[in-house]
Amino acid sequence: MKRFGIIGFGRFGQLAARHLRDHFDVVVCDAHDPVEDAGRIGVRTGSLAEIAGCDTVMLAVPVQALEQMLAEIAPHVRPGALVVDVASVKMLPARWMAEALPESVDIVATHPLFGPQSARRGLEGQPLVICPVRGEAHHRVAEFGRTLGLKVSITTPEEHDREMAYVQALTHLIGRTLVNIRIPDEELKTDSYQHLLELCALIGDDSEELFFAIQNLNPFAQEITQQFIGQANGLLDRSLKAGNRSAPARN
Ligand SMILES: O=C(O)C(=O)C[C@]1(C(=O)O)C=C[C@@H](O)C=C1
Repeated sequence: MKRFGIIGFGRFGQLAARHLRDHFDVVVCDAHDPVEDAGRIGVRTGSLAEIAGCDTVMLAVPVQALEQMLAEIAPHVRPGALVVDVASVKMLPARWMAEALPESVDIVATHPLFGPQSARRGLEGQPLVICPVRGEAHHRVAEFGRTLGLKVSITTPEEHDREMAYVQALTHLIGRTLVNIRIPDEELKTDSYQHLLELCALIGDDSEELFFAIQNLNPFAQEITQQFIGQANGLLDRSLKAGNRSAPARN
């Protein structure tokens, strides 16, 4: 069985291990001792050097830690190995991997557009974005993704980040704001309010670190989120003015 190393055993690393353990000999490591979680999921733990030497290496650390992690594993990655990342932004990780890893290593940047919440009932139909970076292994990754039931799309890191500025930066800004306000589940509610509650449930457990990565490390995010805030303020201003105009005359 081929060895599949997962570096970073947080929310996504654990989800990936659950779905990969039947297909590979999965070995994991994390900055926090992963022994208990690994035992529960049924995979082995190993040293960073051992995992970096696997046939396939998945980088599932926070994006903010990725560049440093690549510097640490680069000397241990074997020629012919495949390295994939699963970060929520793609331009920076694709560049960092191409710069840090030896030419003999295949590189595929991926973004599974799901997490433990959205995939709680399984992987069937969940979207997987694949950005080929070096070598031909992306064909293999796409094929394997399809066998897991994933809906695979192949694109460039730049196109991915452009689309994710709306799909994630905007969505997580709205969702996290609502989570922080703690909007209540009311007895009387509309379908649209129910959608907002579902958004809170979907992203409520995501870390602030993920939020910062989605906002700050996607070069297209700021323009879209500023546009949203500008529109929201503009709408409120106009509504206040319109409200004053239509108020009944005093006498
Ligand atoms: O399902 C979840 O737990 C998620 O939060 C998944 C989610 C998202 O919905 O934006 C979060 C981060 C990943 O980049 C992709 C998907």
